[in-house]
Amino acid sequence: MLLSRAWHTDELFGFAESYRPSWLSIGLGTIGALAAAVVLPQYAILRHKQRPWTDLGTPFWGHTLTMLKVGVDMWVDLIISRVERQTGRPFRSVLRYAGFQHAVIMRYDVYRDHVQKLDQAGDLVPDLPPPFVKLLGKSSILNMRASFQAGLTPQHRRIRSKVMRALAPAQVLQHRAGMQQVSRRLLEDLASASQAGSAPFEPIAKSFAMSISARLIVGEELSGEYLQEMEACFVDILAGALSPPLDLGRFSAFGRAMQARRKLLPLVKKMMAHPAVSRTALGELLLAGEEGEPLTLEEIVDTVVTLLLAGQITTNHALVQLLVDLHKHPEEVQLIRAESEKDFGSIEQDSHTLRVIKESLRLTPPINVFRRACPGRAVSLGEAGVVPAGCSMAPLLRDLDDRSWNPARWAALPLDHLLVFGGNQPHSCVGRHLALLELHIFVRELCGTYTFEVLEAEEQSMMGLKCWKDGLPVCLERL
Ligand code: HEM
Repeated sequence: MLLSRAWHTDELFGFAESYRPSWLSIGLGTIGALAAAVVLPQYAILRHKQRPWTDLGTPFWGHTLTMLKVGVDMWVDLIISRVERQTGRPFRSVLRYAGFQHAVIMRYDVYRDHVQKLDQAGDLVPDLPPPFVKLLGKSSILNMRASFQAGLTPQHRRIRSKVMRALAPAQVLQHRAGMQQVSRRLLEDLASASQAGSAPFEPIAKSFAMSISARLIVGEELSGEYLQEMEACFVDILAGALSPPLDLGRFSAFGRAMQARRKLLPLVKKMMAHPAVSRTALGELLLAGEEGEPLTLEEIVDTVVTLLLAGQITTNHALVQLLVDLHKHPEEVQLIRAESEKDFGSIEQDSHTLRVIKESLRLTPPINVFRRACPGRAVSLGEAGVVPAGCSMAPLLRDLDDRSWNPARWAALPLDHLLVFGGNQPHSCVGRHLALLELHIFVRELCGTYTFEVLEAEEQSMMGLKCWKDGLPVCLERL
């Protein structure tokens, strides 16, 4: 027996010694091994028998290319109609592979009925795409585990309550006059640029969102001094957030974004040392209070980046969409114009303008989903299947049931009915009052002072993010 084994081993060694692989077979073997290492994890999820209805797409890419090509908004429409066609039932959830990650995309009511309690109890963790995680920083509240239970997630609670105080409705309303000034100036610029025939609206919306957030976070005085530098950093940070997380310094978009983020540190330090900081949101973060110690330098930088990024990505897209919706529904412009001189006491006070804003956000949220994972265990979605442990869950924030345009529905519905701010969960949006006020002031200023025309509204995709052909060309004329 031993002899025969020795003989076999010798034979094996002999074969190995005499075997001379060709370069072609080495190449093919390496490609095969790499392909298996990359593709197998994509399909390993199929071992979970009770997983939700699954569509993993093509090997390696999954649905990534379609998502990048048509943009996330249109991609979600395609997913829903495809799932409904293939299952013959109304859409509830689907397990997809895109952006080199698995995620269960689900209706908001599936999240509310089966997942929200776990989220509120702190059993889930945020699961943002890797470039965002790195750019926001580990002390960003968007990256932290959070819960409604006091004492369970103290760091999130401490930072969030300071940010909420800084962005409370009364604080935000104090910046109303400044917001009006910014919108007037930008609209005047747009009107004079469009005298040549048309001018793109997208850069105006970007500039508006950035300067309002910056004013609020670091104050008018400081934002005036540092706005250009902050804006320049943010162009790189935003580009990096949409790129593969490959840090090659200035040779990759993500590397440039990380460099820009590092540049913010001395900038924030300078602003913190300025006496004017005490009257700003940044000043609030530096205070000790009922919610505990002041924030550390790392927490402050991560919070400033989070506020700027969270406010910028969302509000500017919401503003552009609002303009497109007004273009589609010109009757609303008259109604907004009629109340543009009226005063309003609170951000949530009912008005036609606010109803139009809410309706636009309901139908087309600037972000489609938020993302969570439950690292410790699988999560049952009832009839919709079981999400494997650690797999990303992505509740859809748009209203899938009623796609008709009807701002009047908001006469009796509370703000909480608007899912776009994340609903009743521990990460729900702390900037919603600011966002609503920004949109309100801009749109009043626009409709109250100008007539406008959108020359072409064709949706496009830039790395999966929605944008508009030629930046959405518009023509503005003073009334
Ligand atoms: C129309 C505009 C906006 C929309 C649709 C929106 C939407 C959302 C959503 C859905 C979330 C939940 C994310 C999650 O659960 O992971 C969120 C969180 C957040 N938003 Fe907004 N947002 C808007 C504007 C803003 C603005 C203007 C700011 C700040 C200047 C802001 C700051 C934040 C922050 C800091 C969080 C994280 C809260 C936490 O983790 O506790 N948002 N937002």
